[in-house]
Amino acid sequence: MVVMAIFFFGFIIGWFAKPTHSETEKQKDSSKFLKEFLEEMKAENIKQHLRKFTQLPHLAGTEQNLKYAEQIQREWQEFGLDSVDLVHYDVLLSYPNKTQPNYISIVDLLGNEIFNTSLAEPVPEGYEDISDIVPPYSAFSAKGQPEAELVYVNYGRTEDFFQLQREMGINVTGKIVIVRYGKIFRGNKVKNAILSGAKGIIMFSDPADYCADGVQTYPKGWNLPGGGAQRGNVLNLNGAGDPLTPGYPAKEYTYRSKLEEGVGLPKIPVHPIGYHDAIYLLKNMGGPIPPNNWKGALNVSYRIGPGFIDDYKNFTVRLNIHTNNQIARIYNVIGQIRGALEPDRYVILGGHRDAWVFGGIDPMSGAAVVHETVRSAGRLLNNGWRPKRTIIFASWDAEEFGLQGSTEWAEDNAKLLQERAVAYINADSAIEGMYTLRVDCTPSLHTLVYDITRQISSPEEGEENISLYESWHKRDNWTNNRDAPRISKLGSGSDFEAYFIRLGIASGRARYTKDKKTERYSSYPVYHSVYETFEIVDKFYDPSFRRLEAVARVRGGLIFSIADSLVLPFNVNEYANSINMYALSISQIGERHPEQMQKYDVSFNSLFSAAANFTAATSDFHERLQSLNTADPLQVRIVNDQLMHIIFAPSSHNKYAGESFPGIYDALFDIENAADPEKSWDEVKRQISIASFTVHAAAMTLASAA
Ligand SMILES: O=C(O)CC[C@H](NC(=O)C(O)(CC(=O)O)CC(=O)O)C(=O)O
Ligand SMILES: [Zn+2]
Ligand SMILES: [Zn+2]
Repeated sequence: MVVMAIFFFGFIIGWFAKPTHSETEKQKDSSKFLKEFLEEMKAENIKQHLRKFTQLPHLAGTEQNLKYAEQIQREWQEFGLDSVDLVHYDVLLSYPNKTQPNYISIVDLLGNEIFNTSLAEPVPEGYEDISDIVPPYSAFSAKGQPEAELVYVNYGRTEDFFQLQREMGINVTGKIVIVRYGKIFRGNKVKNAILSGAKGIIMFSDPADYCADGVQTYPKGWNLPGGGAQRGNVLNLNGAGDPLTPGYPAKEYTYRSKLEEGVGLPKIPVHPIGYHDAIYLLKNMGGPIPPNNWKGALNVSYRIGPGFIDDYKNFTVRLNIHTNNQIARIYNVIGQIRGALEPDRYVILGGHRDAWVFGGIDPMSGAAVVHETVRSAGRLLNNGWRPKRTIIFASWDAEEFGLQGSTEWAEDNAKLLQERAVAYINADSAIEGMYTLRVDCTPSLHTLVYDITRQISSPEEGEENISLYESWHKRDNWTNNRDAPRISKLGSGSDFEAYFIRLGIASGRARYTKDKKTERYSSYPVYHSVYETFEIVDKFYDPSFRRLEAVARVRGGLIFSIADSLVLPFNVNEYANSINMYALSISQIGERHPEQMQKYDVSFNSLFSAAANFTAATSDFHERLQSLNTADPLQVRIVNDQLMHIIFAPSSHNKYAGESFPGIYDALFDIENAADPEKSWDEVKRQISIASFTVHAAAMTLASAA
């Protein structure tokens, strides 16, 4: 026993007395390894990964998507990860009825079908013999065959319905509305239609939003062909994940509500069509001529209705929707590299695998980037590197059906993630345009994003000797805020939602994008259509695959830096700047109503003083950071734990957009038309106090621990 004890204590003393490899030495190693990590990622490999995983349709819940999950698991194991597991959940999905296809009809007085919309998109060349291409449909649409007159409501945004009802005096109760895709998440359009009393909604892709000027339609160019249509779910989940098990993981034993009581399911039938079909529905409509900004690029008058005119005046429109909601098994692939120093601190890189059809852009351009990142990390592990913190790689399932795989895993691991996850980087589509980089992230990551992009060379022709940072700065300068490349707020609409909004984990996303001067929420022309193929990336979006290589280096560089840094590379002063900016801008919305604020005694002072308190706390924290004894692991741990936690939410009018102080914003929204002004302004006061407390609480976490 004595020998053992001596040995044991000898070991312990030995361990602490061991000449600590000086911090600067370690730092040098880390940046050497970072360089190796980034350089190991190759455009040619990303091209091969993309080709490999986009040959077959792989919709969530299908056999092929499980096959790809197993293949990714095998290859990540071969790359050298410490562990790779398949984690399954049984969630509510939604598929068209194969024997009763969905379509829309123009019917005459006797119900005869005068015109029917198409049942499928023309298949792109080279894919003629592929079976099981799911036809365009709105996932989770209600079943039904409502028949009514059409009313056109532009993009179906809140402001469009306001304009229709308040300025044009048109009521859509009992009508079928037809809106164009674009600007906002389609689920919000459907919610607005339901709230306005419509009994069906049709969404179409207008060339004004889905065909860039001077570009040909696929396969000659990257524009959406007239027979193409945009698939997509039309849920309003508010973060619930699986509609039947909100807040809890959808395991075999989990209690499920009845199918029809699921969270966020639309109560009316919904269907998407392309512009070749839309012309037939729009060209015979009567009613007022719309304002100019409601007009798309089709050769029709975009009259608002209700109903048709001339020889069509006795005709109506009928939706024929037979889509079934059903429970199906989905599979996440979860890979890990165990941290050498703090294995209980997680950095997550997560992107989905499920696609509407081939997923050439969404999501496989992102999945191919993840694949190359894992391969490069595996190479480094082989060369003796190991990150200080644990890195988790996730291939999510059923993102297209409402962020289900990522949300269920977040619910399943909520306790662990709340305490251990330090950052989440999203890895959905890695490209949506050929212009420059797009980064949306929490303010504390701004500085790190700029540092990383300075170490990556620009992927653009003729820019070989300038950095991605400089190329990005030149093309998208954040003029009104600072002289640096623009970084936007995170919204939602992809798999970071549960991690950022529900668990409050510092999050970010990066991809190559189009020129910001154009609309940012109408995504890219062939989005969610069968034309999202390997070829559209190879021929048009990134022929050299250097853009995807650059995005891989941005996403990989963020993961590496956060996982391998001694002190977490988060800049809390950036956070303070943003909080002050957001407080000012939300107060300016309130100040538009000075007399009401006077009358109901509304003030933003508590929010401003909370923001000032937070600013003091962050600069004080930053001071202490400068004199931190980095050789003392406990001091480092205390500081890192303080850096881990933050506060945001998706806009209530557009899931894709991020809103700062959403509670106050929603309380102030349209307050000039409030039915009960006193009650509405009271809610504004309540929301201001909630926001003020939240900011004070954030300041307290940064106060010195002792
Ligand atoms: O259900 C949701 O919240 C969004 C699911 C699904 N999301 C997407 O298609 C996207 O994430 C939307 C987006 O974030 O741009 C595509 C992408 O990231 O490349 C959708 O919008 O239909
Ligand atoms: Zn996606
Ligand atoms: Zn998508």
